Amino acid sequence: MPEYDALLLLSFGGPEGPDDVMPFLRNVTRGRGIPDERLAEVAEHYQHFHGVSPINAQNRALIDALGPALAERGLDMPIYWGNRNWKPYVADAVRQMRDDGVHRALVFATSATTSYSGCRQYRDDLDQARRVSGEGAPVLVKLRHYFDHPGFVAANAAGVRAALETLPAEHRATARLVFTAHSIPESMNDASGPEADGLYVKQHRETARLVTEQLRGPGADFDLVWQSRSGPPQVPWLEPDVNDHLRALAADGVQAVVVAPTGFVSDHVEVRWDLDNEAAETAAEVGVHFGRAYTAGTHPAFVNAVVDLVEERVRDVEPAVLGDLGVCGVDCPIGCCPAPRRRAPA
Ligand SMILES: CC1=C(CCC(=O)O)c2cc3nc(cc4[nH]c(cc5[nH]c(cc1n2)c(C)c5CCC(=O)O)c(CCC(=O)O)c4C)C(CCC(=O)O)=C3C
Ligand SMILES: [Fe+2]
Repeated sequence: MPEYDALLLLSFGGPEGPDDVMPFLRNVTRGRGIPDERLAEVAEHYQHFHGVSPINAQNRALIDALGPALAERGLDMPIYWGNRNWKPYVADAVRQMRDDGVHRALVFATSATTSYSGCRQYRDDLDQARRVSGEGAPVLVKLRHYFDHPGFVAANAAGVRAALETLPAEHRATARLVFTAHSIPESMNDASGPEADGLYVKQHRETARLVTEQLRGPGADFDLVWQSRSGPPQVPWLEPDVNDHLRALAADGVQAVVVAPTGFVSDHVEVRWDLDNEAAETAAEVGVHFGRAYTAGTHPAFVNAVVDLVEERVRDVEPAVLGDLGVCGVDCPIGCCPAPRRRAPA
């Protein structure tokens, strides 16, 4: 087994103050053809948090929890942190690792499933960071996806259980379980996975099924819907949107829902704004009781899951997976989960 001398937490990044918001959004959307109106709308979401995305505090908390959890299993190693879209940038982290004499590092990315955004783009970020760091940059080995890791599933199941408790008692056993993940262009989903067969949707459905099974037994009903769509309206993205779905459920007579954003790893802006405000408001409008499940965050089962992922690579340990889809993200073929076609720069 090769030795690893550090762990890099690789994440999306988010602004840390009002002046960071627009430059951050420009970083995220460079060359993507996201309409200006959409950017202005999203900037406004961030201003509700005084321009500070909760994602950075979430990542710091995860790092703080991971240190002792790794040490407890004899896997202590320094933990670095780098983001795609905001400081601390991954390139700066990798340069620091090189300067500190790190030779081989494992990389934990805050994306449970595969897709261009959740896998290939992170791999490209790592390659680019190594390139700009130059001579002596560490070898970087990305850990697999964890949508089907028992600890990720358990942490999300705990979140749904807690959300059910917030509903009036008579609705807890029957509340509809509605799982959400980030909408992506249909073409990006179609191209996702080693077989380019829509693995993004399949993995999210699998997490939702596994969480539902833990709460209500095998075969129990659940819905999987999408949120936080961007991009020009003429490009098809995954549907239905969570808000449309809540309206449809109300029309069908559903009285209570738990919305569980199992497509995200922590309670960041897309969860706290798009669900706790927008979706909650939609539910109120149509008279449906609404509970929102917390994400995996720093739940001990999830922290331990990350340690398991590290252990899989450091020691010869069989990967822990639930369900039918198996391990994803260890031997990604070159060209797996390709970038969408870019618009020509204006
Ligand atoms: C699959 C996926 C994940 C989950 C997996 C992963 O984590 O990767 C994710 C996470 C996140 N997305 C985030 C924020 C944004 N995503 C945007 C835009 C986009 N997301 C996309 C996909 C995903 N996004 C796509 C296809 C676009 C279109 C442009 C493009 O092709 O890139 C935009 C631009 C404006 C807009 O919303 O239109 C913003 C601001 C934040 C940070 C929240 C915070 O700050 O707290 C997080 C964790
Ligand atoms: Fe996003």
